[in-house]
Amino acid sequence: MNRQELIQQVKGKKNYLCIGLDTDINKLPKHLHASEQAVFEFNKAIIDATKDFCVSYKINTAFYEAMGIKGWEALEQTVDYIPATHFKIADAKRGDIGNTSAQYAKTFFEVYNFDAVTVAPYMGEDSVRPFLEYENKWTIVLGLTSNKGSEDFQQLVVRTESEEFLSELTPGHHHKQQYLYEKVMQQMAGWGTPENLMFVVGATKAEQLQQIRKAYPEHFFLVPGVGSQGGSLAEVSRAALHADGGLLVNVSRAIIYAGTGERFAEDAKTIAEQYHDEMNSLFEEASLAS
Ligand SMILES: O=c1ccn([C@@H]2O[C@H](COP(=O)(O)O)[C@@H](O)[C@H]2O)c(=O)[nH]1
Repeated sequence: MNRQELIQQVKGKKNYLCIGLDTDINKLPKHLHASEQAVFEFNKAIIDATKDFCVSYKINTAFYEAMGIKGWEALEQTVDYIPATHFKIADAKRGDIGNTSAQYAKTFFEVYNFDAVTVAPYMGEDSVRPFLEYENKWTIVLGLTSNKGSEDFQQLVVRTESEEFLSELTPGHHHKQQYLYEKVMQQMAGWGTPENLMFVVGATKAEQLQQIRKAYPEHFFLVPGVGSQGGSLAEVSRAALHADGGLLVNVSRAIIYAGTGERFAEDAKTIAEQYHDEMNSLFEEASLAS
């Protein structure tokens, strides 16, 4: 899916919800336990119930890889089942030396038909390039993540310079320090474009998100951390939503595990619809403001 098609989906539905299929075999409702294809059946029911209330699904590969071959089968069945209208993200957080990254890119873009894959940029340019080479596919690079550990490396000060010098380097930044995540995003923005590159910015970092949006007005951001991690949809949206959307806000556990019984899919639908309604209002607000 290209940028224009993604924007059309978001604007058409006034919705930027990405539902995370972090499907844990140990958390499935009891009545599915006997099924050979329990994970796919769970995902299928969630997708059927929620597809009108979101524009994207994110499959976190960890939950599938942990099941071995059966997990990969469930992943393939799920990605094939997601409607073509929805943006499909493999949250795999890959990145390695060039020839290995090329195999990761082939896995998620050719073997499995994902639109996007998350990439950890720590190994630098040659580790990211193979993903960026695919037309109409997206590389979603970790920028400032939602977890506490983002303080360990991402928020280290890498440079202290004069205000003028830094605002030239990173337009929109007017503070004297540059953090590692800013440096990474600045460099990454030069390797890709808003047509093929997104950044992950955690919903728990709404304050920094405002600065990041100023620096990158065109890029889409994938924003996880609303729901179970306590991030606020309203704060995130007011910090970074614009008339073309520019955001995909991910919610995983708070939607897919909204219910635990036989009506789990209906319960998920209820919560997804609540996010959809809130996004509709926030979208109106952002459109009026721009
Ligand atoms: O900074 C990050 C990057 C990725 N994630 C992933 O997003 C979902 C969040 O799940 P919730 O259940 O909605 O908390 C999950 O797959 C994480 O691995 C993130 O949380 N933060």
